[in-house]
Amino acid sequence: MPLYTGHPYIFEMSLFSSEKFQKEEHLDLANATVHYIPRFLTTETADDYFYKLYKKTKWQQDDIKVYGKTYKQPRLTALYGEAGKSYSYSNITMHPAPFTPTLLEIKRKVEKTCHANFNIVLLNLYRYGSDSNGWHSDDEKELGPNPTIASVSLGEERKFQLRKKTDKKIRHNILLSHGSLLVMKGETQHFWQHQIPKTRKKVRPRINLTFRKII
Ligand SMILES: O=C(O)CCC(=O)C(=O)O
Ligand SMILES: [Fe+2]
Repeated sequence: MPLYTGHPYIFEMSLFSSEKFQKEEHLDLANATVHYIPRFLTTETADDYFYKLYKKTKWQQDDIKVYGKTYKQPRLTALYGEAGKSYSYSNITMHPAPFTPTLLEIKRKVEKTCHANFNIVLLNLYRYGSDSNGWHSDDEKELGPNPTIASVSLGEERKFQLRKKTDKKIRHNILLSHGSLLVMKGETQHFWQHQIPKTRKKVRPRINLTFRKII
């Protein structure tokens, strides 16, 4: 990964700052509780976390099995958290590395805002537009029946889509901006799926952190 290893402060500006104004919103969706906070982190703090996590994270690319066929996952991932909390999805079982000081700092900020506690964080690195995360719900048994999932976005803005399981035409899109926080809770995972679609646009990398609690 030769690009993005330097810090942008030599230009005294962020590579990822957005021109668009987004407001904090509580999405009005049936059977879902979703809240979006666009400027959860300042641009400077988000830049700093992006560069630290991009360089220091133990990124891995797993194989996933879909209908019996094996594919490379179209993004890199990493799991950090409390010892003994393993996490399984799409036939992958991940064992967490211990939280780093940077991840603990972000976790504390997220917990304060969400009034919830988390014991693992799954990181995703979308290296380019063809990296993606297909339709799914975060409904693994170990998260309990109504999990709170807190998702921090750093780097390139990517489209996050929600669709209703019973009527897949009912959809909602949000652009997840640099330094934003999206919180899904209550019965959201029972009734809705979400994804990060591929894009043909030439985009820079995006890091996503989803804080979860393994019960
Ligand atoms: O990258 C994102 O914003 C979503 C990640 C996600 O849905 C997941 O890891 O379960
Ligand atoms: Fe998810």
